Amino acid sequence: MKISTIELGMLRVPLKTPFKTALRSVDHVEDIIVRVRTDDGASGWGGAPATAVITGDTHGSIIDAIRHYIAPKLIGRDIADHNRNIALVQSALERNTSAKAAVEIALYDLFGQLHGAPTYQLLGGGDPVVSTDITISVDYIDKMVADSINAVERGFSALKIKVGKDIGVDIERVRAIHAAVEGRALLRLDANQGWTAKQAVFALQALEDAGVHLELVEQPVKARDLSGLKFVTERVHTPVMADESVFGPSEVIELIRMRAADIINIKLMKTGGLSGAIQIADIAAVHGMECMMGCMLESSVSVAAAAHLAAAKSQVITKIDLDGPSLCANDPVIGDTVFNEAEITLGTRSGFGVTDVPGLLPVRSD
Ligand SMILES: C[C@H](N)C(=O)N[C@@H](CCC(=O)O)C(=O)O
Ligand SMILES: [Mg+2]
Repeated sequence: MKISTIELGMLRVPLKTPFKTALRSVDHVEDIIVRVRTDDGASGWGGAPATAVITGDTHGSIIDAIRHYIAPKLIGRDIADHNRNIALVQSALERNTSAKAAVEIALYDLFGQLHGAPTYQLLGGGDPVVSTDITISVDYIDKMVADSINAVERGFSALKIKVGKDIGVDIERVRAIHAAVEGRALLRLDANQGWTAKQAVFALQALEDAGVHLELVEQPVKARDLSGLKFVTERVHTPVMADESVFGPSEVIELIRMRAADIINIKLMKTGGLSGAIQIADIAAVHGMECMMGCMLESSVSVAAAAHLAAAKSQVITKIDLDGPSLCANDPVIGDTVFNEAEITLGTRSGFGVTDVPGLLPVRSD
C-alpha cells in the first residue's frame, strides 16, 4: 500500500445559522479536503478549515504547505510505515498545524484500512458513541435564549455559550440562558480571548454569586496571556479551560507547570493531527487533568477523526465539543459516522469510514 498521489479540493457547506464568536462570524464551513491515494486503489480522506484568527492558517497556506512541503515527503511511502510517515509530516515544515492535521487524518484513515479496523479500535478501542455539546453563537440576549431552548429541545445536554463581546451584556446573556434552561443542560462558556483577566474574574464571580453553575469557562483571556489565565484560574471556582493558549504538547507541559488552567481543549487543527493530540491526552492523564476534544468550524471529514480519538481516549477526554457537522445545513460527505444532533456514532468500516466527498471545488493551481 504505497502512496501514489495526494489530491486537494475545497468543500463548501452552508451553516444553519451564522456562527459568531468574539473572534469572527462566518456562514459557511470551507475545508481543504485531502485525498491520499495508494497504488492498490485505496483512498485516505482528511480535511482542514482555515481558522486564520486562531491557527494563522489560511486556505492558501494549507494548500501550499501540503503541495510543496508535505506531499513530496510522502509520495512512494508505504502506509504500513505509519510512525515514520507521521514524523515526516511533522518535520516537513514549522507550524502549519491545519495542513499537517489534514494529511495526518488521511494517513490514520489509510492505516485503519490497511489493518481492516475502524481507527478508534487501533487507538485502543472504546465506546463507539460519544455525546457532543452545541455552540450558542454570541448574539442578542433573546436570540441566544431562544437558541439555547431550541438546542435543549433537540436533545443537547451541554451548551457551549459564546461570550467575550461586552462584559456587562455577557453576564446578562448567561444569566438569561441559565434561567431558561436551568437543570436541563450543562453550561460551558467560551470567551474566545475576549476578556481581560480582571474582567473574567469579575464576570465569573458575579455569575457564581448569582447562583449560576457553570461547568467550565474556556479561554477567557488572550492566547499568549498565560499569567492572566493563571490569575483567573486561581480566583474563581469555575474550572478554567485553555483553548487558544495551547496548541501542542510542549505548551501543555508549560501550562501544567504553571498551573495556569484546569482543563485542556485538544483540537486536531491546533496539534497538527492525531499524533500530537494523543501526546497531549497522555500528558494530561499523567497529571490527572481532564481534556475536551474540540473542533474548529469544520466538516464531518475531520470531525469524524476527532470523534474516533475521543472514543479511544475517553478516560482523559471527558468532554466533547464536536458540533461542526450539527451546525451545517447538510452533510455532503459520504461516510459511516452518524452525526445525529448530540449523538455521534462511529461506524464499522475500516479507517474513519469516509468513502467519498462529492462536489469538491477545484483549489487554485500554482
Ligand atoms: C465549533 C466549535 N464548537 C468551536 O466553538 N470551536 C472553536 C472556534 C472555532 C472557529 O472559530 O472556527 C472554539 O473556540 O472552541
Ligand atoms: Mg474555544
